Amino acid sequence: MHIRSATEEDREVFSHTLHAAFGRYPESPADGDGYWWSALQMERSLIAYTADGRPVGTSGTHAFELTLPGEAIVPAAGVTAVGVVPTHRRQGVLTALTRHQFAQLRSQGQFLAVLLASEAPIYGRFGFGPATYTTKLTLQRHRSALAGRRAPGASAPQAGSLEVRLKDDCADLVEGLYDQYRRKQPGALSRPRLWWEKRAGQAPMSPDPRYIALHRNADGALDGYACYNANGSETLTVDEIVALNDSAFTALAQYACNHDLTTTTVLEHVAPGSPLRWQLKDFRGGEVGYDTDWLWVRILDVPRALTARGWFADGELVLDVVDPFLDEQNRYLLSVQDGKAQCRPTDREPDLSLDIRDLGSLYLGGTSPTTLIRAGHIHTHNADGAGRAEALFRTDRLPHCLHWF
Ligand SMILES: CC(=O)SCCNC(=O)CCNC(=O)[C@H](O)C(C)(C)COP(=O)(O)OP(=O)(O)OC[C@H]1O[C@@H](n2cnc3c(N)ncnc32)[C@H](O)[C@@H]1OP(=O)(O)O
Repeated sequence: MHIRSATEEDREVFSHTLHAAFGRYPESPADGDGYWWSALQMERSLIAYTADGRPVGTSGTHAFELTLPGEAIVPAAGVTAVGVVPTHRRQGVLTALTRHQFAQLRSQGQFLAVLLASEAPIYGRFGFGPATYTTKLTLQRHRSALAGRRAPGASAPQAGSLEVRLKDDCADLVEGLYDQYRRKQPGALSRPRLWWEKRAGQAPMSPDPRYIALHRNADGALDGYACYNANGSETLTVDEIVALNDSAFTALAQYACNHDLTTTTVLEHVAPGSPLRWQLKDFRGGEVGYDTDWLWVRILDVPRALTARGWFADGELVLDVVDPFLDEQNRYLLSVQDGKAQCRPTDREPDLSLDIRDLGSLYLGGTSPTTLIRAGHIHTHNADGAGRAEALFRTDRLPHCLHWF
C-alpha cells in the first residue's frame, strides 16, 4: 500500500472511493456544488492505494479555526472524509492514513486536530477524545411557556424585534452573525468562505429550503438567528439558533415554540448548560434526546495546546501524558497565573497520569477531570490532584460546536 496527497484531478476518484466506504452512491458528479464534499480541499487530502494501484482509502482535513476557552482563536485541522472500502477494512489502512496525516500536520506546525466521529469506537486509539457535547430538545407547544425572570433586583433587558426571511435572501447576514458568534464561543469552529460559496454542509449553508428568523436588540442591531422549517407538518425543526447573547437566544427559542399550526418544536444542537430548560414554567416541558458527543479533539503538541487556551484559576499541576499511537510519553509542569499558562517538561512527581485522548477531552473544559478519574481513565497520584485539576480545567463557559463537517 502507498499513500499520497491528492490533487484537484483526483476529486472524482477520491469521492467515489469515499462513497464506496460508506456504501452510498454519490448523489451527483464529484464537482457538484451544494454537496458536503464540494468544500473539500483536495491538496489537504490523502488517498491510499494498493500495490497494484487501486484506491482503497481516503482522509482529508479542513483548515478551520477553533475557539478555545478565553476566546483564543487557533488553527485546527478538521479531519474529515475518512473512508476505507469494505474489501480492505481492518488491514491497517486507516491507521496508515492517520500516521501519514499526523506527520504532515506536525511538520506544518499544527498542534490540534478535531473531528466528528461516525462511530465512537474508531478514534480513541488515534488519540482523539470527545470534547464537546450536544443535545436535542423537543418541546410541546402547550408546555413551552416561559416563566419570566425572577432575579431579585435585576432589570429585564429591553425587548428586541424579529423578522422572518427566506434563507437565500439573507445568507450574508447569517454568515456574518455565525462568524461573530463563533469567535466568542469555546468549541466553535469557523465556517470558511468556501463552505458558503459551495453551499456545502448542512443548513443554513446547504441549499435545503429554510426560513431564517432574525433577531435585533432594542437598538436595532442584529444579534441572532434561528434557521428552521416546519415543512407542512405539525413539527417545526430548528437546525440551529445562533445568538450573541442569552436574550436573543431566548427570544428566538420562544418564537420557534409559538409557531401557529405546529404542536411540537425540535431544537437541534442545544448546548449543554443552556439556560432554556430553567426558563420554562414547566421544567419537564422540554424533553432531552440525542444527548451525545460532538467535537473530538486530538492534541498533537501538548505545551503549545495548553499555553494557547485561556485559564480561569491559578495553580500548578504535573501531568504525565502517554500517547500510545505516537509512542510518546512526557511529563509536564502546567503552571497557570493570571489566565496564562506555562507548560514545561519536568521530572517532578506527577499529580495525574493520563492518556493523550483524555487530555483532549479535558482541553476545552467540557469534560470534568473527576468524571474521567472516576471512570478509571485518569490516575491521580495524590489526595488533592482531582480537586486541583477540577479547579484548573474549569472554564467560564461550556464548549459547544454547531458545525457539521
Ligand atoms: C471523521 C470522519 O470522517 S468519520 C467517518 C469514518 N468513516 C466511516 O465510518 C465509513 C465506514 N468505515 C470505514 O470506512 C472503515 O471501517 C474505517 C475508516 C472506520 C476504519 O478503517 P480500517 O482501515 O478498517 O481501520 P484499521 O484497519 O486501520 O483499524 C485500526 C483499528 O481500529 C479498529 N476499528 C476500525 N474501525 C472500527 C470501527 N468502526 N469500530 C470499532 N473498531 C474499529 C480496528 O479493529 C483496528 O483495531 P486493532 O488495531 O485492535 O486491530
